[in-house]
Amino acid sequence: MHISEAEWRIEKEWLEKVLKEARRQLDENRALKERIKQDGIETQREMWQDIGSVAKDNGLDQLVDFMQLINTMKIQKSSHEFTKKLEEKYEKILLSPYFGRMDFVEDGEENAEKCYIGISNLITEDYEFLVYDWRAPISSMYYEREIGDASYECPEGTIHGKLTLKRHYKIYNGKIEYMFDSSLKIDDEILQDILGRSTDSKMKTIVTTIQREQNRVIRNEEYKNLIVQGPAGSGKTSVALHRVAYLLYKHRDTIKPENIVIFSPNDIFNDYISNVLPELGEENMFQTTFKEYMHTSLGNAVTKESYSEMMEYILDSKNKKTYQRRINNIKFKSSVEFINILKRYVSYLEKEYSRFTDIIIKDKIIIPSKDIEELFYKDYAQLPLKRRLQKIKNRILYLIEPYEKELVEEVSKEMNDSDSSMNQAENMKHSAAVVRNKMKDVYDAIHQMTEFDLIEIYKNLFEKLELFSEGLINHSTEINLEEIKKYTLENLQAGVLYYEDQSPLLYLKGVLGDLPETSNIKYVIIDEAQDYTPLQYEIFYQLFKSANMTILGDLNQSINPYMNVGDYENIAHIFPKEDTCRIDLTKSYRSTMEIARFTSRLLNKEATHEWIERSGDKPIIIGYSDEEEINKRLVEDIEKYKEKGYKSIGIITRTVKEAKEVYNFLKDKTNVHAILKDDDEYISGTVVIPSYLAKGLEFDVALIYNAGDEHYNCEEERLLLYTACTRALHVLCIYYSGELTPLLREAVDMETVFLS
Ligand SMILES: Nc1ncnc2c1ncn2[C@@H]1O[C@H](COP(=O)(O)OP(=O)(O)OP(=O)(O)O)[C@@H](O)[C@H]1O
Repeated sequence: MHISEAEWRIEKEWLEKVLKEARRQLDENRALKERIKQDGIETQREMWQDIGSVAKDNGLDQLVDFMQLINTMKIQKSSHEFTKKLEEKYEKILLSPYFGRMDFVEDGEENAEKCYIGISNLITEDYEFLVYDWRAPISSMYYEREIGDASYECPEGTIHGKLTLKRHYKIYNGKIEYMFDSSLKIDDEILQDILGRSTDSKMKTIVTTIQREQNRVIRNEEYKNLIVQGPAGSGKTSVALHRVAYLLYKHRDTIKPENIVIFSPNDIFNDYISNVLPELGEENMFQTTFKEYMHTSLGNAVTKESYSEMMEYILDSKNKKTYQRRINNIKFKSSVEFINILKRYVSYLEKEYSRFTDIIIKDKIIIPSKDIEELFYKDYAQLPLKRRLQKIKNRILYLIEPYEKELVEEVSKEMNDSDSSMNQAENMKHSAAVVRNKMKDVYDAIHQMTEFDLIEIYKNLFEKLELFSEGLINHSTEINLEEIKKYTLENLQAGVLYYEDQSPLLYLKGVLGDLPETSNIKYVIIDEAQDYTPLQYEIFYQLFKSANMTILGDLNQSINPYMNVGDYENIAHIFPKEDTCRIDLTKSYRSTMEIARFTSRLLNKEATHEWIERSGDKPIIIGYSDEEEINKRLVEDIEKYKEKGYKSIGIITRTVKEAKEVYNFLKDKTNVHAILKDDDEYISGTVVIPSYLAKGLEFDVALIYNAGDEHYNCEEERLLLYTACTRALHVLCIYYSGELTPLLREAVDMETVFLS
């Protein structure tokens, strides 16, 4: 809708007013910051003076003065931090104070209130809201409502009224670049503008163009758990991070960044998303990966296979003799049946734990085994195994203490009688050592009874696997229990801990009560949720029972064919219906229409989602006789796309091995980096990266390296290829040698440029 000159003038005047107020507050804040700094220097000076006069005789008084000074310094430090943060906020406001406006006439009022919406609130001393934070209750209408009747929820209840105007702005460096009105949703024009740009940086905020369905996820607090399913590029990660910002704003008195944890697929991704919250004026929540948590919790006693090592094995060892054995093992350990086996085993351990022996000192039974059993099965029965054993140990130590003391006295007396040259202290020390030695068998017995070795416990499960799997495994399936048992025991014996064995171990550690408390965590965000197994969800639940969970994933992007959630139904028992809301995002924003249509055909099933109407080049598929030809073409294409102005180019290979080869070829010919490990940092520009590490990331140009039938040669890898192709924003180019993988045949049509 056209905006008149008069209206432009009014808008410019308003912007001036807002900027003037922001400048005033910034100056005021700077002055305050300076004052706090000076006060801090003064406190430090006072402290040094006092230290100069430290004297023994001043006693407690001087200590009290010191403590007071230290407290004052602490307060000054945090006030200084606070003013620094405010300064950053005002500086941001001065560049772009708001991006939207809506005029709202509340029922019963005559005039509309002009509500300007920006990254943060700007409120005058007279309590006039010049700008509303995008997370304020009233701002929800900006994302949710159209012109006409509208309402929003706030602590006082539901406020009804009418929206009479919705306006969008682009303000850059304190100047309005453009503005326009739209009566409906946030206009596709702005989205087109934002999405059409080239990107060379980490993930950005989407606050100016959050869509209605996304807003519903961001602000949803009705349910304890949210499961969000959305296609590639539908904004799941963006939504997750904006939700964190929303929660930090809404519950700022009770929720701090350290009360929220996000589980990301790897450290590259963690790095990639790390700018979003700071751009929104918030500190980052605790970012981790399941692998990191698992590896820290399991300790360093055994060598653990990493996730990438397992992926490389799955993708690159098909010709090995042991391949099928290993795959069966992975499948079995990721199955729902195996969870039930583990559960049976845990209840067996709790009921049948029979290691208790009498505690005997000097041929006398001090604590009979039946008393210890009673502690275990009755007194401490409600506690998890590890805690029970710890309590029993403490109890035994307490009960044997008098006997030990008596023994020490006896020995001490004997020594006194035989050697009078020793002084009392030496005598006691020596006697204690003698008794400790005499009691070695007792301590060994206590240790035997009360310590458990997790690996031994896990081995024990496989030694008696038939016992716990009875009736749970459908024997007509391909699972050969005897084979699994043999394979697992062989590997554990050899000190090999495969990735698929680590989650079961962690699960056992957790249920047996040997994991630290995480009760300070109030919200858990699980991104790329499709790639966790049902057992890993059991572990999440164990760890964060009382926390609110937001689980975001895309079942079509399960990069590991054997280790994934399968279906959200598989975790329905963990997240019961009454506590859980499932939301489906239906629109994809990342790729051009041509790429989105191509990738949805690659899925080989009817597309259930839409994509943004943004047009670009057709996807290109180019065939060569061998990889050397592909490499040469890659060099040319990288230069070509760089010249066209694309800033991020991802050369996506199937495996790390392939990525290394391609990188070695390219590195002397063009400016290129490689991301090869899951704990690498995110690098922008031109990068070579294996498919499974590229998940979650995006590139202006995605160049898929060798989709020949010898590479992507089985149906199980369809979703991996899909995930790789969906990384493209503007250009998708697929190279292959020999024959094209059959997985792509359905995807090729008139809209694809096919060169062979
Ligand atoms: N409302 C929006 N406005 C502007 N850009 C958006 C919006 N929603 C998503 N995007 C953009 O779409 C791209 C994909 O977003 P994001 O990575 O969050 O999606 P995703 O669903 O997590 O993707 P994937 O599952 O493929 O990893 C990003 O560039 C993001 O900025």
